[in-house]
Amino acid sequence: MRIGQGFDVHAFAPGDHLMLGGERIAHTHGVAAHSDGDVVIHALCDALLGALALGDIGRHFPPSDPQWKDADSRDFLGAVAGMIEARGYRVGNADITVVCERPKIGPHADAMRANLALDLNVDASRISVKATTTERLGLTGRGEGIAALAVVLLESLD
Ligand SMILES: Nc1ccn([C@@H]2O[C@H](COP(=O)(O)O)[C@@H](O)[C@H]2O)c(=O)n1
Ligand SMILES: C[C@@]1(CO)OP(=O)(O)OP(=O)(O)OC[C@H]1O
Repeated sequence: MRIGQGFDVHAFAPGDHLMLGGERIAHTHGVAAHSDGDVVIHALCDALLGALALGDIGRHFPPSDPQWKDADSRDFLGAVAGMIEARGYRVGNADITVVCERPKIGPHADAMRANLALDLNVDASRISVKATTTERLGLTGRGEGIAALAVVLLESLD
């Protein structure tokens, strides 16, 4: 078994929606990002890559590379899923926490779980998406941006 953790933050920017866990969620702002700015998937990819000691998302999909401009973050997750399988592992479980005052994540959590499970080729029961505010404190509390944390366990296929 191997464990990994990931964390990502994106600043809010002018826009009308967020991509979170592959879901398009209408919002008062978008985020500043090179890709679609999906903090849920970015934190999850970093946790998965960390579990395999393969570096981080920026190493595999550099923000300096125009190929990833406005990229669908689910493409990153699919590529990482391939790395996991190629090394003889599968996702045992993943637990993700989204940190923001708004939007409310609860109504979208199951749809995100379904997207992530599909991309990782596991049952949705292995994927958890939950959320917290920071009680109006700090960068997320002031509504300056959105953050996500992920912890994963990989199981050997042997
Ligand atoms: N963006 C968010 C933040 C929170 N939730 C849900 O509300 C519960 C209470 O949040 P606190 O930060 O006040 O503890 C939390 O446990 C989540 O269920 C949410 O859906 N979206
Ligand atoms: C996702 C990538 C893709 O270039 O860029 P961003 O969308 O800016 O996201 P971030 O988490 O800041 O950096 C990781 C990059 O790999």
